[in-house]
Amino acid sequence: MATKELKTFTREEVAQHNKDGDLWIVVDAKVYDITRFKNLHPGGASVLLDAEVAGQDATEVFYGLHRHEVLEKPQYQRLQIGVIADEKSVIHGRIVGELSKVPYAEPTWLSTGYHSPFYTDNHRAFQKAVRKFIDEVVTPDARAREEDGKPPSASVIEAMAKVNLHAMRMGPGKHLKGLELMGGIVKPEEFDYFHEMIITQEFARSGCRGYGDGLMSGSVIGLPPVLNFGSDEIKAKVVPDVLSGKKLICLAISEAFAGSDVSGLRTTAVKTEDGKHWIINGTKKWITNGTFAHYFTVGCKTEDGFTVILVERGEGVETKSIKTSYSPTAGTAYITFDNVKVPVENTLGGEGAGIFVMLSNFNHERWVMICSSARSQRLIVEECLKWTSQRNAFGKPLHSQAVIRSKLAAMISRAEAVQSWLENITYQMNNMSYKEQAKYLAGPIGLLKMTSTKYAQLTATDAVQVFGGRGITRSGMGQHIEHYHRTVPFDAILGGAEDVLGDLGVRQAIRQMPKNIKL
Ligand code: HEM
Repeated sequence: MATKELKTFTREEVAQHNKDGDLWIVVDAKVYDITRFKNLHPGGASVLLDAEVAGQDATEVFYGLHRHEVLEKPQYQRLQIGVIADEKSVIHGRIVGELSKVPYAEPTWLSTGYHSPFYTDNHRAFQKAVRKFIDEVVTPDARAREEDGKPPSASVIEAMAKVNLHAMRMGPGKHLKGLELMGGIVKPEEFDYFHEMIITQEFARSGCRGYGDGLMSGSVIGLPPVLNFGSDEIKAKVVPDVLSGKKLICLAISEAFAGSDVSGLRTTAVKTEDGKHWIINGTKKWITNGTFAHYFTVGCKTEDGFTVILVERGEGVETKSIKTSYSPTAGTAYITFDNVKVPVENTLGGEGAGIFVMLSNFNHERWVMICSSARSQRLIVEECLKWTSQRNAFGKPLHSQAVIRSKLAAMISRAEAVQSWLENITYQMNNMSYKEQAKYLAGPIGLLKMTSTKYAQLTATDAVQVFGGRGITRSGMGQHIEHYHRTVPFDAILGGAEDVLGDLGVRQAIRQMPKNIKL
């Protein structure tokens, strides 16, 4: 409201404006003239002419029906004509870059009064910078693109490249050498898995699931095989362009015919007679970022078994959008490869070594998914705590009902349990070699991913019950709940179905059972 001079009124003055042609209300010590807006009000005019609303303080009834951000929209901000004398507005929504003061809305390491053995001052400074960046640059675009279904804006991808966020999302490693990370807050050699977790969790806090995937998550899973198994020439060609956001890559493994069962895949790669090229034929399905990717890391059936090959978009490659339960902004694709000719130098990890190439990134990929799942469910806890405090039912705040508190207890406990286990595993990752991680962490990561996504779905269901009809409504108070409930199954199938991951954890434990210990 900086441009408009605000007048000061008494409550008695406001009360005079209580009729059809002259209608004011007070919300949080701010005076709104809604005379003309009344007829445009999405909730109708009659509710505004109610004797308890017209000319009155409507703060409580307003917050029982609207999110705070309604009043922050320019078209509604304009309705404010003044403030109540000697009173101050106290209510605010999310403040850009700030930590939330709602209990359990932040992990304990970011909550006032708590301590953590895992995070340093550098992690804290880094988190602050990442949150500010995401609140200012990413979230507004995320909300808009989630609605219109277009890919994330080029300006966001460029802004991320400037602070090297694309590179950091690949995790710690040699690819960070010489880069200025987040304006120099963290040195490349000091960047660890907690820094990476911070990035993933801050992105998840935007609450836009499809956009989150659209924002180059294909690269997070599609680039590591190139980074780790590509020839120097391939790396020089592909990696800088992807890390600078100029080109996009995606991982193309699953098919309509088979997903986890790699032996059932039907896309074939056959060598030309001179042995210089692969000819690839087949289809891929549910490929995140596929509709706009420039490169595809493709799992193929070859003479020697399963081989991963880098394919550049070109002749014979067609992608089309698949309508899923989340926004097309993710670029989820059905891909057809028809006689696509690719140089054999594009083979990643050698012929027949595809399984090893894929397995090599599974732990990291699943761990990223857990980071995101843990943070997304915490956002739902925050939404539910706010809603049950500001919504009255039976004359009292919703949280006065024991059944509601019981649901909150379960949601909070799940979010806290998952984050604590995740931090433990992350600490192990920071202190283990790649080989040790593969040996000790595949099982626990599988078990935690299963737990996190099971919990997430329970929390989504509970949240819908707490929000009632609003939990299934795309706009208004329950918009994040509706979105979460609709999109949460994605988390449960990415990186392996829940039961497969749980089973992996148990099989690994059984393999390590000592033979000489009995009951
Ligand atoms: C400056 C004041 C107000 C503005 C700008 C405003 C704006 C809106 C908007 C944008 C919606 C659509 C839903 C949403 O996005 O949340 C809405 C819905 C609604 N509003 Fe208001 N409103 C105002 C005041 C009030 C007041 C004082 C009442 C009191 C009864 C009220 C009652 C409703 C109702 C009943 C709905 C429908 C809610 C639903 O479908 O869940 N509004 N309002």
